[in-house]
Amino acid sequence: MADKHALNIVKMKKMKTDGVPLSMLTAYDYPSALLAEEAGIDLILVGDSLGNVVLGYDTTLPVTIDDMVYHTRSVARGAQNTFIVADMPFMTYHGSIDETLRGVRRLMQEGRAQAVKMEGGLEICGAVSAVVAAGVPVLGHIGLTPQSVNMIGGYRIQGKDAKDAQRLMDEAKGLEAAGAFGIVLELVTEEVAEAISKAVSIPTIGIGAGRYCDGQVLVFHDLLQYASPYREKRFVKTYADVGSLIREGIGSYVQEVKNRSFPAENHVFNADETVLESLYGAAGKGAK
Ligand SMILES: Nc1nc(=O)c2c([nH]1)NC[C@@H]1CN(c3ccc(C(=O)N[C@@H](CCC(=O)O)C(=O)O)cc3)CN21
Ligand SMILES: CC(C)C(=O)C(=O)O
Ligand SMILES: [Mg+2]
Repeated sequence: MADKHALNIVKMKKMKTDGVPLSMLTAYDYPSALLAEEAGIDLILVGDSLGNVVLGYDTTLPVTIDDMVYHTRSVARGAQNTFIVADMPFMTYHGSIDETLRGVRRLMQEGRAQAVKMEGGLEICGAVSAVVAAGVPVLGHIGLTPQSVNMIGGYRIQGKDAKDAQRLMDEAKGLEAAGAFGIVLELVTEEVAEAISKAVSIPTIGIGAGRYCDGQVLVFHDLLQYASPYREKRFVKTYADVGSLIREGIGSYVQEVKNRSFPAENHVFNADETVLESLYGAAGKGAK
């Protein structure tokens, strides 16, 4: 298949140079991946946000490497021609390099991802280098890093004061030096995200990070109003109201079952006369 994984990390860097934005969307299963690919998305992220939008947890912390492998594998079956990045989940890349590489191997080999994403700055640059050295592209992720919510003390905008902005800039440069192929900037002021995007040669992909990133990423359930807890947030734009469509569709089904208008004549399968005779006798159903 000549078209397989048409996008790669070399082309992504060229897209940045050429000023062509990268479109990224999360997906968690076969149908979401299939629809994202059919719609022409550049990259799919199997985000640990699946903890929030698919599994119903309050944070991304309970998501395990097994969860990520299972969902990444489903996504890979739905989007066979799209570049797939899988999130390394909470606490799977902070111990030994061996443990980190074991998780990465599972996401690549069992999950069939083409790259992994890791949250953090200078403290994870060693892990990033080791994964890159193993031949696996790494997407960095700085700014709001939801796996550290208990350290940050909430989901707040990052880079608001000069010191914090400089820290983000240093982290971005550190990740570039460690070999990351791109960096997600989450919930960062537009001005700081713009400065970082200009300062590094690898693409930045923003979520709530303004207009000047090299690409944008959003959560599937957020932009489609698909029962997402975050759909009303400032950084999200609603492109379709799938939740209402599903709710109304199911509501109509319930109603029609209750008032016996479903199934109708055109939905049923009928038996031959001989079957009726054997069930009810020669006189047929009427004689019952
Ligand atoms: N469905 C979903 N979408 C996401 O974007 C997402 C997840 N889940 N789970 C993991 C993280 C958590 N995220 C969040 C969660 C809350 C805010 C939030 O409340 N933001 C405030 C801004 C706060 C401030 O001004 O400092 C907002 O009103 O947008 C933002 C991002 C982003 N990620
Ligand atoms: C919000 C994006 C960047 C993410 O990490 C996720 O969906 O898990
Ligand atoms: Mg994530």
